[in-house]
Amino acid sequence: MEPNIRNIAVLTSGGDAPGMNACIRAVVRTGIYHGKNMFGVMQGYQGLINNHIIPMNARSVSNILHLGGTILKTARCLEFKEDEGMEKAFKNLKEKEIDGLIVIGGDGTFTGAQRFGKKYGVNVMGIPGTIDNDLYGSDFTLGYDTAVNTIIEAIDKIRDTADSHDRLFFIEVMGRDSGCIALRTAVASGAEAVLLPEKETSLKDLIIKLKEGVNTKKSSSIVIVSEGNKYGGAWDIAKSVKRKFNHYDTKVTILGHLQRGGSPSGFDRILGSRLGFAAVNEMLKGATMQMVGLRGNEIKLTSLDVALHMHSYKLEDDLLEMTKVLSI
Ligand SMILES: Nc1ncnc2c1ncn2[C@@H]1O[C@H](COP(=O)(O)OP(=O)(O)O)[C@@H](O)[C@H]1O
Ligand SMILES: O=P(O)(O)OC[C@H]1O[C@](O)(COP(=O)(O)O)[C@@H](O)[C@@H]1O
Ligand SMILES: [Mg+2]
Repeated sequence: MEPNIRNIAVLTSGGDAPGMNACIRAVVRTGIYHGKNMFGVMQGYQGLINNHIIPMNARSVSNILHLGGTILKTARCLEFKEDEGMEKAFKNLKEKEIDGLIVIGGDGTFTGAQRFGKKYGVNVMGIPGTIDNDLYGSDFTLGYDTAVNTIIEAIDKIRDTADSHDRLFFIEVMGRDSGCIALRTAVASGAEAVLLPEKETSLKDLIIKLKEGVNTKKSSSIVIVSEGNKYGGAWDIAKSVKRKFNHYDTKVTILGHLQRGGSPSGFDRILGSRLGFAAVNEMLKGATMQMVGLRGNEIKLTSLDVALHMHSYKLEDDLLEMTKVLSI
């Protein structure tokens, strides 16, 4: 039986990701199309606790499709992890008679949504929004494609100067404990090596690879280091390599938060629109505690629980193999 949902709130939480605005727009307009009252929660779970919940209409989301960041703002809210914080959040939702909550965010956001939904029986739907691509059940998370493109553009620029000076660059990219960003950007920028949190690459192997480059007359080398790499960040790796292998002038670049900003790619605008549209439609059909995701160009549902606990299988094996072969 379809639930009688009348009032739906949407929030963005955790790290912002390009495409979140396209998604907010889709959620709000799809809800309004179905005759629902729509609300935006400011600053993720912090806004639920602080009762910063605003009514939204079709015009509240005009001209945002192309904007990076999130008009609803976002936060890392520790208070929501505590029972008292959740209780406050529930009271505020209840007072406004909000019976559906759509959260756009990553693994942390989904963990919170799952606990909240279970505890208070609120209908909850998750939309995967994080540049990290660390959720199972969606081939791509919102913002990942834009971030990968932004990083490739930055590395291309570094390659120009690396090549001109015959230098070795260690470039650190984001991804917390997920190497998806590092792997894709390594393939697309022709990096000589990539260090991932999920796979062990010994320093010895890395040095052998770089030596081969010198022997075969490579003028520059680029090593992508994922921030979650077990041997440390780009600075640590650079230091250890330099100690044992001093054939290159070595430099380090930490790309940092520029990776998260910028106008969403066409892919992320479409993905955000599709996921937002689907989340509302599925919620109105009775789905709850589910994530909407893209699998093989189809929108599919995955329970929040499964989405959270299986992401380590996402690295594409062929890409891994390719980074080694195509950089000889
Ligand atoms: N165990 C938890 N219980 C309740 N809320 C949580 C939990 N883990 C994370 N959250 C909430 O989700 C927010 C976003 O999580 P975070 O890990 O920062 O980003 P992301 O959702 O992008 O992975 C946190 O700031 C917190 O409010
Ligand atoms: O902006 P902050 O709070 O320093 O967080 C940095 C982290 O956020 C991210 O950019 C995105 O991660 P989340 O989606 O989990 O928020 C990670 O890649 C990075 O480790
Ligand atoms: Mg996360």
